[in-house]
Amino acid sequence: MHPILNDIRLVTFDLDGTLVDSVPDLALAVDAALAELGLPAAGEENVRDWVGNGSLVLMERALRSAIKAYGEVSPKEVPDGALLERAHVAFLDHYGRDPGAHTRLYPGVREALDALRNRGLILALVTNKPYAFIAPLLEGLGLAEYFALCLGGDSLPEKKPDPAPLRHVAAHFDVSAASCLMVGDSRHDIEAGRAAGFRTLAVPYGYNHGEPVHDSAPDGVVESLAELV
Ligand SMILES: O=C(O)COP(=O)(O)O
Ligand SMILES: [Mg+2]
Repeated sequence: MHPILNDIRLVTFDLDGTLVDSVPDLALAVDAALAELGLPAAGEENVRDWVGNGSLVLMERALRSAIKAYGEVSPKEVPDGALLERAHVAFLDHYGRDPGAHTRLYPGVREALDALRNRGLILALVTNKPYAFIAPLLEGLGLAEYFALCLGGDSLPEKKPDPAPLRHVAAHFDVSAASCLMVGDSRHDIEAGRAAGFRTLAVPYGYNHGEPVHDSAPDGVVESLAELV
């Protein structure tokens, strides 16, 4: 086992960019929503840098970029609220049709979850993705049975980088923060973990707004979750 697991009783995982590469499906839904509004497609490469703050912020970033491509507003300008609402509803509709169609597990994920579970650790999932999409995705990938608790970006009033979802998980299982580990791909995961008093572990292959996740100073970095076990 990786030394970061010493004295750890509960491991909380991020979902997008950590366990699964979900950008192909997210990008299809973003582009379908933009098309409904008569706006140009964003494409996977852009969407990869926009994931991590939940679906509303994802669509806000997509709208900003699409409108900028038309040269109508400055990129800093927040899109009109009604337009954002329409874009978000369209995104949720398209994404919800089959959120796992092109979404794949990263290498080492299943081995790591198996080994951690066999070791008796409590496993939880904290994503900023809307809660409604978690079960269909996990079930499609055969992962649902691993997690004793899942929280989405809309499960509590606060989402990562706020530590509240992680504190909620630790309190739910009555485990001290010092015995908890947060595993994620973005600075939001590392900041939330640190603020909650968890140990933090980063994977460098996910989505972090185009920045190296090392810059967030996690307690450890692994190239693949297989290194954990
Ligand atoms: O912003 C999202 O929807 C994805 O979030 P996650 O990386 O917290 O799973
Ligand atoms: Mg992530």
